[in-house]
Amino acid sequence: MRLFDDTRQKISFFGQLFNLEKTASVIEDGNLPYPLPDNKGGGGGMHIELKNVCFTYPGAKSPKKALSNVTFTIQPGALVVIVGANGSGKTSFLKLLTRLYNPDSGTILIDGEDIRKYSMADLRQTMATLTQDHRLFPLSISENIGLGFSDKVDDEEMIRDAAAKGGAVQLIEKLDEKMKTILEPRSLQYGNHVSAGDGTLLGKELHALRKSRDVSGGERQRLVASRTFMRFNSGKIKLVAIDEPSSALDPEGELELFNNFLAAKQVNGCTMICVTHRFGHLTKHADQIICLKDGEVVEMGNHSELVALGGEYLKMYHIQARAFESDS
Ligand SMILES: Nc1ncnc2c1ncn2[C@@H]1O[C@H](COP(=O)(O)OP(=O)(O)OP(=O)(O)O)[C@@H](O)[C@H]1O
Repeated sequence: MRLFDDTRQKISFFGQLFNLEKTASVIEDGNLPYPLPDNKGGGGGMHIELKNVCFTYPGAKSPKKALSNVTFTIQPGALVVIVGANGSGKTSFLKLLTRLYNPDSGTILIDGEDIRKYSMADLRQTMATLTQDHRLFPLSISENIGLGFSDKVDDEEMIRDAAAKGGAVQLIEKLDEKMKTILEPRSLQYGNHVSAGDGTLLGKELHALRKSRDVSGGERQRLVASRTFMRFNSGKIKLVAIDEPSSALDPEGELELFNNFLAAKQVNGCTMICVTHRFGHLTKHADQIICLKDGEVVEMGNHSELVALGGEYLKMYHIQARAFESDS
């Protein structure tokens, strides 16, 4: 038995798996198309409004809310940086926005409509996300990047451009088979999906996997970032959401990555939300900084406004700016 007859089938299989990771089964889908035909309030970017949003994880051991009465508005095309200590609710906000969960109470409006009304597939097609989940598949490097926009998985030039923006060119050049290098499945979360039912690896898959390669944590981040850049080619992206993507990158690599995202945002006009602990270089560009503490918004404004407040943000800014300097 062959699991995959051709590359196209393989891409389709892993493409579905790639999208599956974003799907939580308990979330009810909506049927409103997104973007709305009149794109009201949207422009090139997504308009996001949270009104008194409260959220606790299903089955959470602590009664403490992950988000508590969170209210703010993000304008289309804005660059927003979310800051806050560990456990303050930054990632939880992104999980609600990508519809992995529903709020317990309160409302999230996207371009003026309740997020729950929209078709999830439509909504997610307009989002490019880069999270701490650096998932790769036992495919070639080229295919792993191409999955970001699977219609163009054969477009070498587009993939090379995405790899450049994700900072992956050097690591690819190091490999004998460059873009065609098959990634090592044993260390990949979905490696078992290329096994046949009897547990053996067959035919072409086996041959390819014998020649496969693993990559380091930082290299993995660069490849996943390249896949996110590939998504921009769909022309549908209205929101890019980045959640602490650069923990294994050196400061130079991190700065380059953010600059490339900023450049893509500028061309595309999308809204950009960044969650990061190392935000010194980002906040000067930010239209809005949202400072969370224990699930609540404690401060909001641009960098100079929050510095002038002399509160929570300023305290964190000094701490992490020092850490960032000592890294470099
Ligand atoms: N899957 C989960 N189940 C139960 N509780 C969770 C889960 N994920 C997060 N929490 C809790 O929700 C709260 C907010 O967590 P969240 O991950 O949003 O914080 P964060 O600001 O992103 O933190 P970090 O900076 O450490 O990534 C924390 O109290 C956390 O312990």
